[in-house]
Amino acid sequence: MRRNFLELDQVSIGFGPTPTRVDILKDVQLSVAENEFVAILGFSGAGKSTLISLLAGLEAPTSGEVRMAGKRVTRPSPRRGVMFQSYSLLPWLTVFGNIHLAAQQVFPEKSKAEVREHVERYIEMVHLTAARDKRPHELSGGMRQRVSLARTLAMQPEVLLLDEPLSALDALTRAVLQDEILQIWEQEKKTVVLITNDVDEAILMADRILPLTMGPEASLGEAFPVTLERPRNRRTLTDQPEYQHLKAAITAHLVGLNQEARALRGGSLVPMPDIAPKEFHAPSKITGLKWKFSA
Ligand SMILES: Nc1ncnc2c1ncn2[C@@H]1O[C@H](COP(=O)(O)OP(=O)(O)OP(=O)(O)O)[C@@H](O)[C@H]1O
Repeated sequence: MRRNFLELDQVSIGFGPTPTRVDILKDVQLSVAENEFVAILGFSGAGKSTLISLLAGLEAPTSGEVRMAGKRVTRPSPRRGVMFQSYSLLPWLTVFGNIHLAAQQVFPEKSKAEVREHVERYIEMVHLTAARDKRPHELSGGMRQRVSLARTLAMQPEVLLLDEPLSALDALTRAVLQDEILQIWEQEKKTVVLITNDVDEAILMADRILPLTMGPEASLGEAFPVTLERPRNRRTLTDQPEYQHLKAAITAHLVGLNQEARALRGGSLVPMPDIAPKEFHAPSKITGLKWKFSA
């Protein structure tokens, strides 16, 4: 197991022209081990998707370096599979077609029969064999997300970057997909970075939880290791004292981050001048659809 498999080294990123640019992420330090499952928890707008885009090579840092297996990441690669909240499937292609298109591009050396077999294997893995020939509009949200997962997995990436892939799903479908992702992670031994805003999801799935501080200039805070035995049973997990302590500690930490950010914002508030509005004359008459004002 390589300890520094995926790394962010003093990474900052900001958008817009230099004079007005504000760093969304500042001096972010992250080191993910090979086969590790890391969850990043953060508030909306903190910069979670930006962080995933940096790891994927879709965005370049303003300063610092992104590395995978010691090599600088400068562009996207099929070695890092990304799955976003929106499934972005091609609507004119079937389940098979969507996954096939991705697999074909990554494995041009495979024969037609080999690619087909490869695609069928991933369709089966996400339990979509019965829906193989359906188009995205004929599928439920959970099924579409499964296609998206199968498409990402079919490219056989070493790293899975999951940007809140389950947050738009109902609780039941979400639970089923969480279990499927965990099963696949155990079977295929991938390195996973999961972005989530759900503390329970993070504890259920991750080896380590890293909260992202509130933006701008967000960075990764204190890590919370999750040593709960695997496979974790969602029904009995909440009864375990370790789960309860962890959840309380993470929640308190997040509340603290929120209060800190509010206090910082409060300090920079501009005092409003003490002025009263001018006397306002309400319209006296209405003619047709037009207001008629008295002089
Ligand atoms: N390409 C871009 N150009 C300008 N600003 C951007 C760009 N990408 C992100 N931002 C800004 O960076 C900040 C963080 O965005 P990001 O999407 O990473 O947050 P997030 O934590 O994923 O939010 P959410 O949970 O709501 O999806 C936001 O203020 C956003 O407007």
